[in-house]
Amino acid sequence: MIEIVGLHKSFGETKVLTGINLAVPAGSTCVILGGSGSGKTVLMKHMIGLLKPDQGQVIIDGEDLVPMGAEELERVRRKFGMVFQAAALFDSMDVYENVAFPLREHSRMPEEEVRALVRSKLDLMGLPKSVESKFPADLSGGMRKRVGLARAIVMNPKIVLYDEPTTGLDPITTDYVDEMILAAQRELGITSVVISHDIASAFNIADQIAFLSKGVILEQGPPEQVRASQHPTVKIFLETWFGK
Ligand SMILES: Nc1ncnc2c1ncn2[C@@H]1O[C@H](COP(=O)(O)OP(=O)(O)OP(=O)(O)O)[C@@H](O)[C@H]1O
Repeated sequence: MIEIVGLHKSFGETKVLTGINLAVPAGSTCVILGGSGSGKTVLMKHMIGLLKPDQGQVIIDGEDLVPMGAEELERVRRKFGMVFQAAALFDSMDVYENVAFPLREHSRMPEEEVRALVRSKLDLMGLPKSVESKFPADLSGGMRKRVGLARAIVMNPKIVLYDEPTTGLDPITTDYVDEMILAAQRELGITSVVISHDIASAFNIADQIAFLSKGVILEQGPPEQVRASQHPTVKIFLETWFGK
């Protein structure tokens, strides 16, 4: 579903990505794990065509985004749902309107259909009907994330990009959000890319982990392979969670 080939990106003199190769099969979850400033966000921005590389290809569902103009990119971006670090809900809209928002933006759907879709996605996220009329300010951090996730999947996207979905959550709530990410993958066949520095969460949800450091993928594969990495930088990073 996603294939990144020989990707290079610099800003001025600063080389941020140097030769990234990554393939994410349809229906799988890939976690891009790495420390602050390693280039995770820059890599993710290339996946939706917000940044153009200096060199390399970004193939989404069979199409290279790199040569595309604005209109074509817009068409490809409809395949994506996004979940941001801060849930990025609209504070002035209740939960129902927040989740319905992409449907209203992109289609003139009868209200009964909007209602059915909103409810089915909130159901999938384990959010009861009573939540629909609440405003973001009245929800816990974990609930806001789940509403953000319901909104990201309401258009039935093929791919969801998660930008640090569990940052700032306690371990129990993190587990719950992880479960929701897996539920979206399982029930809707979504391909997920998660950028994270949360090691526990990465090992919970990933089919594949790509460990990024200073713009290079140092280790890439199933969690058990990354766990067994002998690369010193990967080992030090993982020891912060698994212990020495
Ligand atoms: N538009 C830009 N112009 C110049 N430099 C940039 C730009 N965007 C990112 N960078 C630089 O690229 C490097 C990687 O940034 P990036 O945001 O991808 O890191 P990250 O791995 O997502 O970090 P974090 O976990 O802290 O969010 C940083 O040194 C950053 O300053």
